[in-house]
Amino acid sequence: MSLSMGACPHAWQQHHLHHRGRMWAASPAFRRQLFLLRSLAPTCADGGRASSSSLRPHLMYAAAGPVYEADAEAVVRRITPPLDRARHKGQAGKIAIIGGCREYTGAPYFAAISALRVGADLSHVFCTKDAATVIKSYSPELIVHPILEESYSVRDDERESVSSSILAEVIKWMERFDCIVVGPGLGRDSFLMDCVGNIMRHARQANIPTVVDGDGLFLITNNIGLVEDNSLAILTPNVYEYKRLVQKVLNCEVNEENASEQLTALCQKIGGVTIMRKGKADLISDGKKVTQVSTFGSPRRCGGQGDILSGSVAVFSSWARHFLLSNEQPKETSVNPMVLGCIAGSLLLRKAAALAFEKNKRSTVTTDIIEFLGQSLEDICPAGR
Ligand SMILES: NC(=O)C1=CN([C@@H]2O[C@H](COP(=O)(O)OP(=O)(O)OC[C@H]3O[C@@H](n4cnc5c(N)ncnc54)[C@H](O)[C@@H]3O)[C@@H](O)[C@H]2O)[C@@H](O)CC1
Ligand SMILES: Nc1ncnc2c1ncn2[C@@H]1O[C@H](COP(=O)(O)OP(=O)(O)OP(=O)(O)O)[C@@H](O)[C@H]1O
Ligand SMILES: [Mg+2]
Repeated sequence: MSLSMGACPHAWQQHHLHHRGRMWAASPAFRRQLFLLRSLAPTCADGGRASSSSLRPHLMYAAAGPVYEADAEAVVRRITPPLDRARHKGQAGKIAIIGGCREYTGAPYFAAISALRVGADLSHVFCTKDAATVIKSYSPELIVHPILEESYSVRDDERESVSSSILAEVIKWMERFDCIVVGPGLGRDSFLMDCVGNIMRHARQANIPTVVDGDGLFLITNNIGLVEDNSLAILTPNVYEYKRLVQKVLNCEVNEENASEQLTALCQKIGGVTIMRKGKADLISDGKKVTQVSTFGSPRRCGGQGDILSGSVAVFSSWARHFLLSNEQPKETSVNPMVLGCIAGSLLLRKAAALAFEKNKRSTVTTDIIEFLGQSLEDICPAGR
């Protein structure tokens, strides 16, 4: 795919985009996209309340490429499992966060508790020993494993054995998880990074979907092989994390004028991964198409909202995977559950942030937003349906 970033004169660019837009609208890929979004329209799940016009994809030519505004509410309704009395603990999702160190205890907590508040049954945190007691004291709901170590607590001659025992401890649990989130509050200690790299390799071998956020993105930006060609990996970079990824992988600067093309190119260059570029609108791509969620959330940019998002995306992508496995889709639609998970997580966070801001205005903090995750989901997808 050509990157052609900023190289073309303005008039040519306009013509080129218009022409390419028409070609795209007439293409089989576009028709597949329409079919896909229609096939995701709610049926019995919402009692048919959503109007058919609200389910039409809105094709836009923003950022020099076709970007679809996702019908995120329809996606949430479709993939959220009903609260079935026959289900047992664990069936609505088991999530693990790999993160939490001396400096950061909030981030892994926000991600883990958000996973529970969205509807997962069990939420684990694998963190350093220093962080564990603190995280446990925030909430008895979380299962906290104090197993990670930073360089300062490991002698050079112990490194290999400590690293193996950390991996062995995580492996005991790994197969149980529907998704892991690597990075919230992980820190950037070199020994810790090596151990977490091993955990990611194991998760990949075991086919466990992996959301990579925060310091996990720092790790993979310097070791892109950890996610290369992994279709079960979701990267959720913020503005700085995205900049570092683009510089490292595409060897150029972020170009807002070609945002969707650049995002597509980044996905393709890494191969197979889904990327959600966070910002005013969240841009989501798996290298095939670019979808956005731009529902207004809140003007408050307090730290921790990305952590809520990573925990929520972990749950929704697990639900989407399950939904697609149990409802066979026509082959041509090839819906990517990782993309659906990003769309749903983005919408839910934004709705919860809007409600929290309405109540708390300038004093809105991350815990206020977490309080509204339940209501936001309930507004879209009532528990009693
Ligand atoms: N309460 C907590 O424990 C929280 C911990 N967090 C964790 O904190 C760690 C670091 O995440 P950050 O998002 O802060 O990551 P960074 O360390 O990349 O960024 C820190 C801050 O530095 C500034 N910055 C970074 N690069 C810049 C650039 N090129 N130009 C201008 N300013 C720049 C930005 O204000 C940015 O928010 C992660 O592990 C993350 O999960 C955050 O999730 C926030 C909440
Ligand atoms: N300018 C903006 N306007 C509206 N929403 C935004 C804006 N910037 C970010 N968001 C939303 O806030 C959420 C978190 O994104 P953000 O960029 O704050 O992540 P982050 O820096 O990783 O957060 P954290 O502090 O948890 O690490 C995303 O859903 C994103 O869409
Ligand atoms: Mg972050």
